[in-house]
Amino acid sequence: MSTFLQFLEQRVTSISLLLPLSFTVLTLVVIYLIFKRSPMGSIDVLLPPSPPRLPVIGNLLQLGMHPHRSLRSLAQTYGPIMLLRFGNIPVLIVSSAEFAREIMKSHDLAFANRPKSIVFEKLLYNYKDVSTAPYGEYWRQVKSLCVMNLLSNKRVQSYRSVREEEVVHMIEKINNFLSSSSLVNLSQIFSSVTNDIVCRVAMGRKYSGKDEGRSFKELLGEFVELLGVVNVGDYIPWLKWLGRVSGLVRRLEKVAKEFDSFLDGVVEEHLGRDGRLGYVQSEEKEDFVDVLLRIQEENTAGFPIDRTSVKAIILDTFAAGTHTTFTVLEWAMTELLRHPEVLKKLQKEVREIANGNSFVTEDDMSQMHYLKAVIKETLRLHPPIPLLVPRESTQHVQIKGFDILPGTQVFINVWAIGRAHESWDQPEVFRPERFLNCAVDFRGHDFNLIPFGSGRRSCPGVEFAFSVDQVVLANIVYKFNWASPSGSKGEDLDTSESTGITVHRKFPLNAIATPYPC
Ligand code: HEM
Repeated sequence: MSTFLQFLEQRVTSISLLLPLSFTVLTLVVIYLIFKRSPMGSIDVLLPPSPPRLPVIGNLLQLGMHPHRSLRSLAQTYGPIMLLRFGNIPVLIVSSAEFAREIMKSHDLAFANRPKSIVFEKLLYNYKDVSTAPYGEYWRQVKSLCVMNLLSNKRVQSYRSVREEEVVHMIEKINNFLSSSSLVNLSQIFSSVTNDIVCRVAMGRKYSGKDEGRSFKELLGEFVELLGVVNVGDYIPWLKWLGRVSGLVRRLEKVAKEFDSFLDGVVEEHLGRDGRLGYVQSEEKEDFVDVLLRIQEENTAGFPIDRTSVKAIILDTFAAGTHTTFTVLEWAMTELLRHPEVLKKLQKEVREIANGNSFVTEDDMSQMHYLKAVIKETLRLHPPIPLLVPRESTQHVQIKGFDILPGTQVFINVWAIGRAHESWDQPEVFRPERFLNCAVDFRGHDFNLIPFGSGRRSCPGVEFAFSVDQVVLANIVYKFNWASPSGSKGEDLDTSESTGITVHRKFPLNAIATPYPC
């Protein structure tokens, strides 16, 4: 009996020891679960829905080769606001006009920063350009310099003769091709004309030859390709070393150095022998480098602008301005070849208005409503930067009940927004008519169509790009009739997309041209 009592006593003692232990473990588990769900440590935090993710890399593998497409598919399951993880970084994916407005209008200030990346750091003078500069005083000053002095409507107008001269040159080039073959590589034509216009406007002359080592075009090509590289080390800090081992950092440093010495040469060319502006010309004739050097010399920027800032701003016009503008032309002609009835209607408008002149002038274009509709429709279906340039939150923000924590990267899927059934009738169909007698515009106020972004960080180059795209497209359809390469029907034309931050055609666009007598 006593043995039994002793046994019972022992059990009770061990149970009485176990109970508080179990309770403590249970409490810790509950606290862990709560904290796991809420990185802020508060039970009130409600994060947007998230797809399942892998340890360490998170959702990175779900991006695939064409992230705008994969992310739209994910959004169809998880909704228009999703929280993903790229490695350690929380990433918000926005896929509706309604949530885009929340980010870029209602809470624009909280999302006005840009994330850091080794690619931007190395290629863009340690974030001294406009597009990647962190939100703050320096960014405010260089952005306003761009908006007021380089890309204002007045300044864009002042480059009209450059655009028109280069368009005439483009037509001559096509006519020269046609003497040996009727097949024209339109991708090459568009890339050259936009590049030449940007070079003349930004640096005063074209850099198409091999006079400065390897050609500027080759250098620019590698630069743009590197801008689109996703570096795993930006998302998983302990894998930063991969950037060095893979040779990426070495390549970035090499291209940055080459571009830097090229831009130094450009600046020197603009300076006189005593280091001051060598020649005075009227403000209307100034290129971007002239403007920046004049502002630097007169000290009128309101902040000291050094040579690195001048070079970084010039570099931005190439990083942000050339491929984007050229991409619109490539996709517009792709869609026109796929839809010959739209091409015919556009030609009818352009030919009636230009009325036998040797080329379409910018004065003619004010009446070309169908031309504008074609460009809008192209920007809706093929926004050149489908996920916009990433932003980063600096504050804790609540959006329609969801908590977005500081340090969250944000991608706005404008490609998905442009194809949303909620906003567009038959969204997958290329139909410029939808924009006739319709006030929807792409300048950042209609969130159904935001290929240039919106808010503080929106694109300052809209008018510049639109003026180039309009005059090039109007003239190319005015001066020539176009057909898909022999044997292929328009609708069969390949539309594969490239990879990278700017999405252009994967393969060059070739088409058959016949001169139109005008
Ligand atoms: C069709 C042509 C173009 C498209 C589709 C385009 C698109 C964009 C987009 C989506 C952004 C980011 C917007 C945001 O974060 O909300 C941007 C920013 C920017 N773009 Fe453009 N762009 C084009 C042409 C140009 C041109 C021609 C220039 C200059 C010559 C330019 C200069 C810039 C700059 C400097 C920024 C950075 C603004 C900032 O961060 O504050 N872009 N662009």
